[in-house]
Amino acid sequence: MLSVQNLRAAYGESEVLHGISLDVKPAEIVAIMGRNGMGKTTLMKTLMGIVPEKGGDAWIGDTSVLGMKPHQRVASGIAYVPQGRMIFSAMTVRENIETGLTTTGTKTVPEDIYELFPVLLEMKSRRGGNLSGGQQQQLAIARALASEPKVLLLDEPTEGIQPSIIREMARTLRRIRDEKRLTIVVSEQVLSFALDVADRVIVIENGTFVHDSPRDGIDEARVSKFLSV
Ligand SMILES: Nc1ncnc2c1ncn2[C@@H]1O[C@H](COP(=O)(O)OP(=O)(O)OP(=O)(O)O)[C@@H](O)[C@H]1O
Repeated sequence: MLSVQNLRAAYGESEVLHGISLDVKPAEIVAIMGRNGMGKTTLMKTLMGIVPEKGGDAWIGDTSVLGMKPHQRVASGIAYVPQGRMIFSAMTVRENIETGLTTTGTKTVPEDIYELFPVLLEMKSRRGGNLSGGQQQQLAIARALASEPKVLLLDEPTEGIQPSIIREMARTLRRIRDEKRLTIVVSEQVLSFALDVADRVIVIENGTFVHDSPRDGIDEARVSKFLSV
């Protein structure tokens, strides 16, 4: 469903992604793990067209998104929950979710989004800025789902979130995958969350994938070592 071939990206003269290749199947969840500054956010931003690709290609199903603007990529079926959530603080919960509807042509928030996140239904009329960190993360995911994506990218969704809420988030993401057959790529530094949520774990170091393992049978010690060095 998501196919990335030899993707490269740079900030000015400094290349940060050195030829990333990745295939993620429909309804598969992949966690991309790596320490700060290894290139996780740059990979997501490049897939969304926020950072221009310097080489390579990326496909959503049969569509190459190469050279597309971010909104065209969203229309092609890829959605993004950025690091730090980036919800609109002054807008209500409902209005925040509605900003995700622009590519679908519908005006009202689909019921199933509130079924996944009942707390957002309760808080529909509250301002986004008044929600807790965990609730804001749910809101950011709900907004991304409103564009009816085939592929969902989440950049460090556990950052600044309490452990009990992190476990619930893993359950919710797996439920979304099961119900919507969504392909999910999540960048992470927390190994326990990655092991809870993902079918496959990949480690990125200095803009290159250095380890790729199915969740079952993963060498946890080896992955931890990559994250702690
Ligand atoms: N706007 C930018 N301009 C120049 N260099 C940047 C920019 N954004 C990131 N970088 C550099 O690119 C490299 C990869 O950064 P990136 O943010 O993708 O890492 P990350 O793995 O997501 O880290 P974090 O966990 O801190 O978000 C780092 O060396 C970083 O300093």
